[in-house]
Amino acid sequence: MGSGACPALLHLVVEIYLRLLAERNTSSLRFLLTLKDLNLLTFECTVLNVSWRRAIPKGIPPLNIAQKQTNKKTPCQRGPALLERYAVRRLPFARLGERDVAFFERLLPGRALTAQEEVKPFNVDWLKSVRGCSQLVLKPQTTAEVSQVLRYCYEKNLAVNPQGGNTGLVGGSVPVFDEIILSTALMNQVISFDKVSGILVCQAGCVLERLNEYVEEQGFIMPLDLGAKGSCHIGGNVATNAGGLRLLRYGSLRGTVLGLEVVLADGSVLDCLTSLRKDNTGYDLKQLFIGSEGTLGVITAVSILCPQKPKAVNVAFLGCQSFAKVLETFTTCRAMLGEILSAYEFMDEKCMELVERHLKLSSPVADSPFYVLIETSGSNSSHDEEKLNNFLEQAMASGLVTDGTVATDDKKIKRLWSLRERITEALTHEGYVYKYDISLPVGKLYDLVDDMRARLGQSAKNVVGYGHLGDGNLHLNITAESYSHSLLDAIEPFVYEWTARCSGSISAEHGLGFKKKQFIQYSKPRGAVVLMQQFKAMLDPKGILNPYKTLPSAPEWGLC
Ligand SMILES: O=C(O)CC[C@@H](O)C(=O)O
Ligand SMILES: [Zn+2]
Repeated sequence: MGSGACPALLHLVVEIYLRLLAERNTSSLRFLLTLKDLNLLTFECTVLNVSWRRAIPKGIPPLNIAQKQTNKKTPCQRGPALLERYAVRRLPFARLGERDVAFFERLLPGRALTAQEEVKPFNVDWLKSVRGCSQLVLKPQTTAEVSQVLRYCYEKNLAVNPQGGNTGLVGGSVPVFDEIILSTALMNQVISFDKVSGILVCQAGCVLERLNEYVEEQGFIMPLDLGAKGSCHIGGNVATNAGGLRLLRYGSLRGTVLGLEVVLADGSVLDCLTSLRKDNTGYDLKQLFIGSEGTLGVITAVSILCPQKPKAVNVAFLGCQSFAKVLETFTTCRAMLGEILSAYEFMDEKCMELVERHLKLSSPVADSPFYVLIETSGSNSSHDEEKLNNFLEQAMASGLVTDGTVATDDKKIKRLWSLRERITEALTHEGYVYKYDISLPVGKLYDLVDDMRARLGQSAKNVVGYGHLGDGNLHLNITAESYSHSLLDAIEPFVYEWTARCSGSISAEHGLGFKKKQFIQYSKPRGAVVLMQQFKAMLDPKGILNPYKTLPSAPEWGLC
């Protein structure tokens, strides 16, 4: 053992011992197991049910000591830090037993995964920032199978983590403890497509990009598009009410989803899978499930309205000298492009620097403090090009824009879009990323980035701002070499207080998941949260569906 490792190991031993003592739940067997394999730390500690915040004495480093010792970045080092931060305890669900596994193996032959290597990727989120310790992944193919799984889990009080493409950014799609993972990966069939109305009905596990290709062949497109389209599932998109890059033009899923089929916690099937544009018969129940992040039911099928594939698409990529100019360019382009405007995205110079450095993409325009991506979608290319050119002439002449390029062919359009779409990916190369997805009055969008940058100074590596300016949605991302409590303390609750002062939303499109649920009060009044708790209690009385997510768990929130 190298000389540097001894104090680190000692700290680890002391820390775990103190935690176990604090819990009065000492098990020497578990203790030894934990020490044997540092990578299993998350698993062991979460199973032990430790209330970390209470147990960690000041001055003793948290579990990222494992990182220091192995000098290797593993996802598990971040799990305990989050559990500590949110003081989450395992709820008294049943633990998975051999009989349960045998039941699921009979129900889903070859589709009940228990081998550690097979289960592992389902336990970790895409960002590798949270990790659960589920021992079972179920892959049903039909609604009837989902229903049987949930009926059994409900009866046996087994917690369930519904999972789509696992591309979420708030820790909502992976288990926190040992919840059974219910994956929609094999529910990937198109049920019907009506070429006259453009209404698509499909199973929840269809991958967004595959669906887009499917409807494109028939002259339509999906009403939403996002960077994760190659992996995300439509059911997951609906469950999180994903926004994405086309929202400015086609609106949110709350408008384009026409019907849903949902399996409730007790296994009963709620068939609201209608394909009607208009239906005012009673309450619109599907809205409850859109954006509920799998906490109220498991979405098994979706009916969705697809717009016509535009005949002409253009993309302009422009450089602006200030954020004020980005805003003025937006006002001008809205006025001049009107109905053909389909996206207005922005990014700052730091984002460009990172996509250039890490992804080897090159900027098509001269260095600028801000960049804007404008997309037009219409039915007449010469009409659209004329409008776009008039707008660009005016924007250049009035100094709103200092440099720019326009693309009309598919290949170049994709290249320009990837500069914006792949920022998330570029940021992951920088170390640990603190992510904030904020809705604000559009004029104030970048003030938060400036204020945060000034506040954090040298303690952060990068503070960047980009996002869906046309929707008033900022993605504020902060990076550091590794996760640190003190940096998080400098960011939160400052970022939420700042947002609340402007009557913004602390989650514009990513949901609350595990990481943001404790902050819901910054965007919703107490009465609204209590009503949400009541809906949850009514639809899922045992709380087995995606526990520890979306709704705050502290007792002061009443029902929980
Ligand atoms: O990584 C993020 O913070 C944003 C991801 C996504 O919503 C985007 O718009 O690119
Ligand atoms: Zn986004």
